[in-house]
Formats: sequence, C-alpha cells, structure tokens
Amino acid sequence: MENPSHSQTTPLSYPPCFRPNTPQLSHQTNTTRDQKLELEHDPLPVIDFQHIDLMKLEEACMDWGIFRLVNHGIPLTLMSKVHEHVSNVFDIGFETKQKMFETIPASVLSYFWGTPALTPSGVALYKDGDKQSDQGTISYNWVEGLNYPLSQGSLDFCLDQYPMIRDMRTLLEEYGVHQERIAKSIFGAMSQNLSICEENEGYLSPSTGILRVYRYPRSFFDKSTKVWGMEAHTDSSVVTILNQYEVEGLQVLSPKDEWIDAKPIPNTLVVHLGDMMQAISDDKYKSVKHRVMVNRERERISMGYFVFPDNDCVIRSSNYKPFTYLDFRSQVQDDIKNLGVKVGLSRFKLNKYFYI
Ligand SMILES: O=C(O)CCC(=O)C(=O)O
Ligand SMILES: [Fe+2]
Repeated sequence: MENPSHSQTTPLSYPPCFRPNTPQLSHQTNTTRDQKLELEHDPLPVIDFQHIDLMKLEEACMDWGIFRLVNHGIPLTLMSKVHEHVSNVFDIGFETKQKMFETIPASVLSYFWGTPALTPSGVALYKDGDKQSDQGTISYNWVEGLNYPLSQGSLDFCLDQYPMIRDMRTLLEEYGVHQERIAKSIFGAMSQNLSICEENEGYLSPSTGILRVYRYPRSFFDKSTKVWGMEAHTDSSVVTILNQYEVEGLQVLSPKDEWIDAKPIPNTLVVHLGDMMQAISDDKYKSVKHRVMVNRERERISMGYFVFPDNDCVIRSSNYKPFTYLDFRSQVQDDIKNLGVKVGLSRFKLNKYFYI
C-alpha cells in the first residue's frame, strides 16, 4: 500500500467538466514513509485493532468521532491490488466508462460524478449540470466514484463481458469481508462501552455494507476558485472505514472546532463515526464533520466502507424520536432535493427546533 503503482492518467478518462486545460502531471511517488514517525506527529487518536483499548476508544468517540486504526490485518497486497484495479477502471475513457456502466444495474455497481449524494439505488441525486456554478465557485464536487453495495445478490449478475470490472468486483468482495470484520469488532467494543446489547438491536447490519471508491481528479483551478473534492458533511452511517491510500485531502473538524488535516499514513485506516452512531449513543458520541480538499498536483483515490442499521431497526434514545435508518435516509434525500443540503439528525431531535 505504501507505493501503489499509478498509471499515467489520461484526462480523457475524466468527466468533461473535470478536464484540465493544462497537461496532466505525473503522479508517480517513490518516497519511503515511516508509519511510526508519522503517527507520533499526528493529532488524531490512534486505536490498535489487535488490542482495542476501551478507554481510549471511548475518549476518541466522545471527543473526536474519528480515529486512526493500526494493525487492522488487511494484507498490503490486497490493498494495493484494489488500488491498481480501481485506478484502471477510472482510467477508462469517460464516454466508454459511462456507456459501460449504463449497462450494469445500479444495484450491482454504479458510476457517478460531481456529487457523492446518491439515491438508494445508487444513482446520482443530481448531475453536474443541474447545479449552477456562481462566479469563482464550482458548486458540484470534484469527484467521480463507484458505488458497490456488498451482499446485495450482486454476484448473480454476470460481468464476464467486462473482465476488468469482474476482476475489480472479486477484489472488492475480498476487501469487503475485511471491512465487515473490522466494523463488527469496533462496534462490539463501542457497544461494550455504551452497554448496548448488540445482538438484540440490529444497530449494525453487515448486509447493508457499501463500498464507495472515489477518484478526485487533479484540479486545474487556481486558489481563487472555490472548489471542493467533497463538501463538509457528516456520514449517515453507523461507522465508515476509510482508506485514503497516499494522497492527502481529507480534513476533519477537531474537538476545538478547527479544521485539521487527516493525512494518509501508510497502512492505517481512518474510522469515522456517523449519524446513526451519534443517535444510538444518545449524543454521547459524535458524528464527525469532515470534508475533502482538491489537489492541484495529484489526483487522489480513496475508498470508504459504510455500514448502517437493519432497515426495520428502530433507534430509540432520549434525545431523538424513534426512527429507522430508512426514515433518516428518505428525509436526507428530501432535504437534498428541496433545500440542496442534508439537515441530518436535528430533523429527528425531540422537543427541539431543527436548524440547517
Ligand atoms: O475521500 C475521502 O477521504 C472521504 C470521503 C467521504 O467523506 C465520504 O465518502 O463520505
Ligand atoms: Fe464522509
């Protein structure tokens, strides 16, 4: 994972709105990096997956809503193979890529760009052209992505006519098994801290797991143009497990309400607590606000695993009216469509006014 081999990306694989008017820079790196040293200089809490320290975890969840995970046990070879395969898929010429994904059901795998907000079936909620850009501001997100729901019977759909996609799917499935293993253990540890009886609750449902793979094209704008890889948001999930590979861009809101860089550190993952976890914990834990900056020198690949409660699982807590994740999701979809933003948990708060 330290040095995944990048192919030289042709801008023609970018959606037209992302195409640079300058030649693409090479994004080859050959730096040797020291995980230990980088962790020592990093502000984010660190959790060792092999020996989860419950007190440390509790503090990280309450104060930050995010932590780094070391010793996660995912083979480095798998990490770099996934990187190589997804890069190759993103590198397919845009028109070909678009046509190809039109023939694959979104419930199996979907391709989107300009927004991470998707409908439940995996189609972009809006296209880049739907949003008008003001002068000096690009209103769509500088990102393209693949949405892959795990365990949705997607393996029944034959991808033999697209060997590249078929092989990527095999790797994503293998990667997904690791993500599920990690999510279950972390949630188990959090449940212990919160005294939740996890079996009875359905608060974490591995069958809802989704992998999202992103490519953030290199941005060709100068600093005077406001453009986000991904705008500030909280995740709707219970937990999100993020693999940033090697290009920086992620920023998180610290306990002091300051935006700080959450740099990629070799062989570590970043775990975000999402809105569902905040509600489950009755606001004891925090759904962390985060965003992605664009990069003017290098494109960036990242991959997130998102996992949610069972569809019919009712989240009960003293701060929120009882709701299911499906209630939450449809409210988020309505708000994005009608207001252009996700309002989020405050929609479900008891006896409180919601605010945007
Ligand atoms: O790409 C990243 O680093 C973050 C992605 C993210 O925040 C998301 O998918 O919700
Ligand atoms: Fe996110």
